[in-house]
Amino acid sequence: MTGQLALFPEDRPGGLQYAAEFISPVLEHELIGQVSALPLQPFQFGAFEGKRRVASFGLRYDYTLQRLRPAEPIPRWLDPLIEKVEAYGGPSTQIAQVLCTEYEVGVGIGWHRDKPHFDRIFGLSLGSPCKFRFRREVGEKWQRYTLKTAPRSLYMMSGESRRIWEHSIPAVEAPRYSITFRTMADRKS
Ligand SMILES: O=C(O)CCC(=O)C(=O)O
Ligand SMILES: [Fe+2]
Repeated sequence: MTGQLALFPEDRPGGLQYAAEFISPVLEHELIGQVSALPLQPFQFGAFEGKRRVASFGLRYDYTLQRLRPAEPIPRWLDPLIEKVEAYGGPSTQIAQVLCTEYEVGVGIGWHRDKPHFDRIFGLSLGSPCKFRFRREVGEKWQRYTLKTAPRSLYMMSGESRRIWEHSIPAVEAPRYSITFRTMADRKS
């Protein structure tokens, strides 16, 4: 890198992909209906509760036990969508976990990286746009990037965007739903 200007280019984090209009408006409407009909629960991490409401399928991370636990099986209405996400991810993409989330107006998600048990993360946005923010520490500064995720779009986090960068969503201005699809990391033992 040469000179100050090259320090923090507004470059997209490595391994981050985005597909606009991944699904049709008709399917979006149907999925919002399905997700909002789920018995969504406030997100639990240890003794704390997040304001977003979620339902996990396949597996869920237990913040008290600090490990993955089996969850309800993935509902059949998600099958065609999972197939489409797996096709987008390419050969050997196998979705093992699905998280359905509802953000009411004023609700977001704080800075975090997803649990290392998972590998790639795919996120379908429904209902309203959001600013999907990324940051990583470079020396004493934060390098930042914002992905504007439109409703019906899919993002994929892999590589650096997944392992090095943190992500967060500021309080949404209109109700937003998301369906997050995760593959498993390879077992080390
Ligand atoms: O709602 C989203 O698109 C992302 C949610 C998220 O980052 C998470 O549940 O780990
Ligand atoms: Fe996340």
